[in-house]
Amino acid sequence: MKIVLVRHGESEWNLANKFTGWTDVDLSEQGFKEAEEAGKLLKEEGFTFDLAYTSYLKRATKTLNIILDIMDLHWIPVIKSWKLNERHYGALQGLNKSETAEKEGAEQVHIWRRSFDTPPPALDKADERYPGNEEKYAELTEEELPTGESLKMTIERVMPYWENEIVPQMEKGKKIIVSAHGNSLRALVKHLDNISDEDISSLNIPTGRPLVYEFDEKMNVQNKYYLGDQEEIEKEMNKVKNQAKK
Ligand SMILES: O=C(O)[C@@H](CO)OP(=O)(O)O
Repeated sequence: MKIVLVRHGESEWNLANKFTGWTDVDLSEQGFKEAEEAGKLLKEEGFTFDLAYTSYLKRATKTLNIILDIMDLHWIPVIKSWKLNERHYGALQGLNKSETAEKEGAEQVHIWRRSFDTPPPALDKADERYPGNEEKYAELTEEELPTGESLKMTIERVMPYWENEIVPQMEKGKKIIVSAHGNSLRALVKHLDNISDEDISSLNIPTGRPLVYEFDEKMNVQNKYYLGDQEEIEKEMNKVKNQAKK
């Protein structure tokens, strides 16, 4: 069994270096290209899919659409869930990462970005950015509507979705691609690679790079690899890591 995970291509706010979370920003020009490259690479490497999952955020859905377009797989069912959304970045959403590090200190920003269980400063429910104001989250209960999530809180919504929705489809033999986000994928990778709460802080996922996991029939990971130029991928991971630096 195999699955392909992909973080969306570069977004306009990745480019502007802003905390994004549930803000529904588009792909940048570079992001559209990265999605195309991902599609071409998957096609060249002989991958095919019969089921896809993505979030409610257009940077992930568009990345998926571009990949499926290039692979001529428009026909496959695409299941969207808010549970695959990016981690909600609370009151940090919209702030520039390096400016915030100058103001609040690099250490504080590192804690907000990469600690396991420290949530960002919460968004006030009266704030216009509160997801309860958006039509697309009308189905969520007040308890489910986030005002700011730590990685731990993100794991608490991503992992049940993985276990109850995605794994049973893989076990039925479906060939699946998941197009999601830096931190919702970190939640998943933490589980798949059995990474400790401490070590997960140094894991960064590059944009638009297909990440393949192979499993045995008991869902134990047998193999894991990124498609593409490994040196470039390493550089891109470091770039994500250093986003809060000047
Ligand atoms: O801003 C965000 O939502 C995420 C992903 O782009 O950023 P970070 O890598 O800082 O967690």
